[in-house]
Amino acid sequence: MNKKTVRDIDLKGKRVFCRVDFNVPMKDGKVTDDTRIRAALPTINYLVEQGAKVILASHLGRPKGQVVEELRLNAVAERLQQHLGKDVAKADEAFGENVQKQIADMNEGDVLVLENVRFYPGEEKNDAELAKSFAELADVYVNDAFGAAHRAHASTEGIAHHLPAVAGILMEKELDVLGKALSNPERPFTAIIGGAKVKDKIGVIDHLLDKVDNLIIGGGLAYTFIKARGYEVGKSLLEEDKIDLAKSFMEKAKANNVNFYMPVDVVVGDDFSNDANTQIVPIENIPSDWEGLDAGPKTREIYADVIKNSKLVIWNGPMGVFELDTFANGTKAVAEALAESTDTYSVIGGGDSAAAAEKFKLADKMNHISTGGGASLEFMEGKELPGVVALNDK
Ligand SMILES: Nc1ncnc2c1ncn2[C@@H]1O[C@H](COP(=O)(O)OP(=O)(O)OP(=O)(O)O)[C@@H](O)[C@H]1O
Ligand SMILES: O=C(O)[C@H](O)COP(=O)(O)O
Repeated sequence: MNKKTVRDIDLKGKRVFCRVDFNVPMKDGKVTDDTRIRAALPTINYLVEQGAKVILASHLGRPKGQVVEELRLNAVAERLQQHLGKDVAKADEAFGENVQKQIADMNEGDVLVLENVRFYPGEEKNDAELAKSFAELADVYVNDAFGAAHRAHASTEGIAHHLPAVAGILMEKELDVLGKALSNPERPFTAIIGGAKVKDKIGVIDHLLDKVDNLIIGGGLAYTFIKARGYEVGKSLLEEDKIDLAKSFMEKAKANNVNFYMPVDVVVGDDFSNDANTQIVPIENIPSDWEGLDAGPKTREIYADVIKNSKLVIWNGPMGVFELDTFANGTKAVAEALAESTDTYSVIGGGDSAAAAEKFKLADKMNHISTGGGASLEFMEGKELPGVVALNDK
């Protein structure tokens, strides 16, 4: 990585504004998945060990520039305190006089969590005044929020122009793993792209077709490809306006010598529920009033084989409606093949695929699970992430 990191800068006694991505799932005021909090611990512990005064900033949810009580960061700060095993203070605002006072009282190694930065309308507008107000709290800026690095916001981008700005340890790791995969991959290199819609994956499919040896398509978006092959898809998800694009992707795969895999059979249901009646059908015979909701057994076998013969696999998006057990087998087969294949370096591109790996209790068998959903997708599209660009070069 060509950006400076926390290891390249003196932190002793410094006030460090550290942007983290604590945008975690919550229910009834409790954190239901603390993966992102745990992922930030190496940086936070490092800052503490170096004797910094650690000021943590994050967004939570999308409060749209207003105070939303349920989106305060108190529960997050409590969970962080449990993991750190030391006191974590919490501010009720994210800048200003009161916060300044709290920071003035901090000792080296103390940790303070600021309030949700998206309570202020200037955050998402990357307002220069707000960025300055954040910068006034600190001597150094650390960005460890890979998950929010695709956003050019005041706390992810604007602030970096006012302070020495370096990457955190999680940020560095994410960029190293994903960057190496795209620039210097071990081969055979396979991308598995699933999820709901072609529309969300156009950029990533297009970019990866220039990089990979194998492209596997699954999930809801596969039906637009099946239609593009000339088959009917019944009530399955279909994006009529993306059929030509799907055709062009298949042509690009051929032109680039990329082995292109799409389902050969699917599991169809008569209802979007666990109690649905199901049938396994070849893609040539999807019945008109049924909906394709998972990959079929032949498809699973083919996909597992490709995975096991790959040295590197990037996976983004489930192969079916994995939230419903009845339609989870395709996604499970992919996760299992990745887990079993110790010779394959597995990179999970965040979001639903990460949730699926957790659901099947295979997350610890994956080599790298990105903490970024949108951010990892944009990175894999070949886009520059504003939160990274703004950091100081080495
Ligand atoms: N055949 C299908 N029919 C309908 N929905 C499907 C099908 N296959 C997968 N899905 C749904 O697609 C959703 C995931 O799609 P999405 O595009 O959001 O994936 P993702 O890229 O992993 O998400 P994220 O944006 O969180 O990274 C899941 O909720 C899943 O149930
Ligand atoms: O959950 C995420 O992907 C990041 O925290 C970014 O959140 P956002 O999509 O609300 O900007």
